Amino acid sequence: MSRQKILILDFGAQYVQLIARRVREAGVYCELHPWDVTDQFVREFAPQGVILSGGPASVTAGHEAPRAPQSVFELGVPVLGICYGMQTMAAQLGGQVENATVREFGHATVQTLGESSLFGELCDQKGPRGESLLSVWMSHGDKVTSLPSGFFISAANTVTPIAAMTDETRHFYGVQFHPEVTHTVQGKALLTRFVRDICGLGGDWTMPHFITQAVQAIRAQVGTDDVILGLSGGVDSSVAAVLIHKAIGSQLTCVFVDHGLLRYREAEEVMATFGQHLGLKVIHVDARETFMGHLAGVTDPEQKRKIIGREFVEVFQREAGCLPQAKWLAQGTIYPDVIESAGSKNGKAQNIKSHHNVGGLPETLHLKLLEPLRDLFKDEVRALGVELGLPSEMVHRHPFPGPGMGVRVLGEVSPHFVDLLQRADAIFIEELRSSGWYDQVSQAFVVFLPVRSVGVMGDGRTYEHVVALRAVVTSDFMTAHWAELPYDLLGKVSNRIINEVRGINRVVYDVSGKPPATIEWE
Ligand SMILES: Nc1ncnc2c1ncn2[C@@H]1O[C@H](COP(=O)(O)OP(=O)(O)OP(=O)(O)O)[C@@H](O)[C@H]1O
Ligand SMILES: O=c1[nH]c(=O)c2[nH+]cn([C@@H]3O[C@H](COP(=O)(O)O)[C@@H](O)[C@H]3O)c2[nH]1
Ligand SMILES: NC(=O)CC[C@H](N)C(=O)O
Ligand SMILES: [Mg+2]
Repeated sequence: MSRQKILILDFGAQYVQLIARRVREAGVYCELHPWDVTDQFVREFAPQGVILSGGPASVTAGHEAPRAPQSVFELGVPVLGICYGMQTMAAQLGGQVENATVREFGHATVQTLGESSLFGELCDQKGPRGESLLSVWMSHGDKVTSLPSGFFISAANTVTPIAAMTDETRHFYGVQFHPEVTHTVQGKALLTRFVRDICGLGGDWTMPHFITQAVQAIRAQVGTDDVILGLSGGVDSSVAAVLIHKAIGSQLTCVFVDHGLLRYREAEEVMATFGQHLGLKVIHVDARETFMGHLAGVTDPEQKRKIIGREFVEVFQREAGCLPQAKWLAQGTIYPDVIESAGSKNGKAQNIKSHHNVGGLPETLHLKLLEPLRDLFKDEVRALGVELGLPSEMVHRHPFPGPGMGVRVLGEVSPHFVDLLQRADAIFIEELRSSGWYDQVSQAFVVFLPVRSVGVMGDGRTYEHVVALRAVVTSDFMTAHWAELPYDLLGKVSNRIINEVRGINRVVYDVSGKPPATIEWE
């Protein structure tokens, strides 16, 4: 597929994904790659424009400092350097960068100078003498002190006399501030000007356009082979299923595993939505007894995760064996998964939890991987789902982990505990939806605690189980805040659970952030 695209080189900026988000929001496709890609890679990638991100290093460190591949400046396409990206551009093209005595962190105002096409009419306030000012966000200790030849100063303030630089002939631009963060009021407009007006890209990155291209690509890749896909009813695998179905119809077989650890009525809903309404071929595997059997007596969280992961593989292997024409395994891998696994090569992080993943299928299966969503961010996957006609509730669901209630019933998992948990969870979710809070939190669920506490109901003593409500707000699930749900909502949920689910007489709310806690309790 040859698309018009922007190359973003990552120098280790904290919010580098935001640059990509802003470019995509402007309707332009882009990819993030590490700064140390080769010149050959850059030429073959053949972008219509390049963005150099910020980063923690200092250009003043000489040979130690990361540099952009020199080919970036030889492609004849526009280049925008942001913060470190501007500093390395200046240094690589013959300018000078120094360690500043005064550093600048946070809000700042710069005055635009000259007539840079990067800024055009952009301005959010006028100064006392009619100067055009921009409110921006800064985070730097170094600064450009002398321009490379061909550049003029296009923005300044007293702390940073070269806050932006422009070479209109070569279409090279540098900004010391961060246009990708929302604190820079005109930041989004600036990035849009760069990719659309300066790089001349037409905004062809839209979901209908993506669908047309993806459908063609899937057909070309798969040919007449059959494809199997693990369908969970979650956002990613559902959208992948519907997209692939659009491309190859009945060559796709979905396998939905009911391990007995799903949400309340989940199995019926998934089968009804995909089998009946959307007309996909879905094999419903009832593996409840096998999963429960293997989990009996097991209390250790890691052991439970490993057993569930292993049983998933067993089921897929068995089902794939029944479909001899299947040559492909489709997965709902999305862009953040790709970025995270690429980023993890430096240093070995401690394993906190073994995240279940069907990606661990044995090689003996001999299936090739089909991952049509691997270029998309989660919100793009959602937009794609809507465009493909998936029901909006399905597309905007909270994520649900593969091991499901298996890691939400703490300790030993029994069908009885799962049943109590499913009903309590359904009440919490129903109340979040009817109060309008469901879409304001990133994920919410109930956790079943294997302890009992004393209560009094109808003048009688009770000695029953406790559940915890968990609701978090997060953008990437790597860190999270507990959601500040209103007390009356919490009160209502607690009352309903205690009144409607016999066996639970106490409800608590989890007020721990991640870190130090994790989102799931196991
Ligand atoms: N019950 C299940 N039956 C079949 N496949 C499953 C099941 N649960 C998980 N999977 C597979 O594991 C993959 C990873 O699960 P994960 O929860 O990360 O993604 P998802 O369920 O598609 O989306 P979401 O993140 O919205 O929950 C799924 O894409 C799916 O292929
Ligand atoms: O598909 C999955 N398989 C898993 O094994 C798994 N474990 C945790 N999660 C989800 O990941 C996010 C972060 O969870 P934690 O803070 O608990 O690690 C949260 O969204 C969790 O629900 C999983 N998803
Ligand atoms: N945010 C950045 O890109 C910082 C660049 C460089 N490390 C500086 O402090 O100036
Ligand atoms: Mg899921």
